[in-house]
Amino acid sequence: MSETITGAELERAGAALAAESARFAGLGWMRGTSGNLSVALRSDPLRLAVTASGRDKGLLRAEDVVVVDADGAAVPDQPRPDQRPSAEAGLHARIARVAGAGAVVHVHVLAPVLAAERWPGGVVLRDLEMLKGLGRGAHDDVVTVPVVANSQDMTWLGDRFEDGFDPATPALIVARHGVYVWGDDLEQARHRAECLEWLVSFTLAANQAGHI
Ligand SMILES: CSCCC(=O)C(=O)COP(=O)(O)O
Ligand SMILES: [Zn+2]
Repeated sequence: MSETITGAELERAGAALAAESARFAGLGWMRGTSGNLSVALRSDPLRLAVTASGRDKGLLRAEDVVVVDADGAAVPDQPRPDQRPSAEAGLHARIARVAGAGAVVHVHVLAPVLAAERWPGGVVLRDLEMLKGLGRGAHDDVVTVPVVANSQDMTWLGDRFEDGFDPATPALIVARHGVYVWGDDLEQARHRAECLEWLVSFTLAANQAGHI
């Protein structure tokens, strides 16, 4: 595939990011201007299409997208040079690089952030059918979703992500902030995010009720 990213290709990626963002916003997982999404356009050198910073993610248009490099920095000659990439593009790029993800979604959904308060060393999920939605066994796997402290420094956050990275667990909770979930493409990343939210909500509620 050519190294050059065409305008049409970027518009397609932007339209897909806008559609997914609207869907997450409809779930209440991108309140205010929170959350950001990315999709890989090239692997070598890495290029991601990432949502523009500071926008209402429920109202994105196909052009509200920025191409970033392996460090999450905007590459030259953007169609919309007035737009900044997501402030968290650096972590998207690190996840894409380390996990080989084709798409990364970051949402400010409550349950994982609450769970990180309860279990700051990692949120353990076990014996639940929905684990299959993360590509894991329903009964045989004990899945620990890593928790890292929040930071505005994406390099530091990326280092903490790499420290706890398990290729079999496609999610990372950032305490007092939100969750990152990834997959081969946007649809898989969304399915995983939805399953993770269910799993964590169940685990928190069951723990509060004294069942686990
Ligand atoms: C009120 S949201 C604060 C920033 C944030 O955490 C986020 O997810 C959105 O940042 P972006 O730069 O992608 O708009
Ligand atoms: Zn965020």
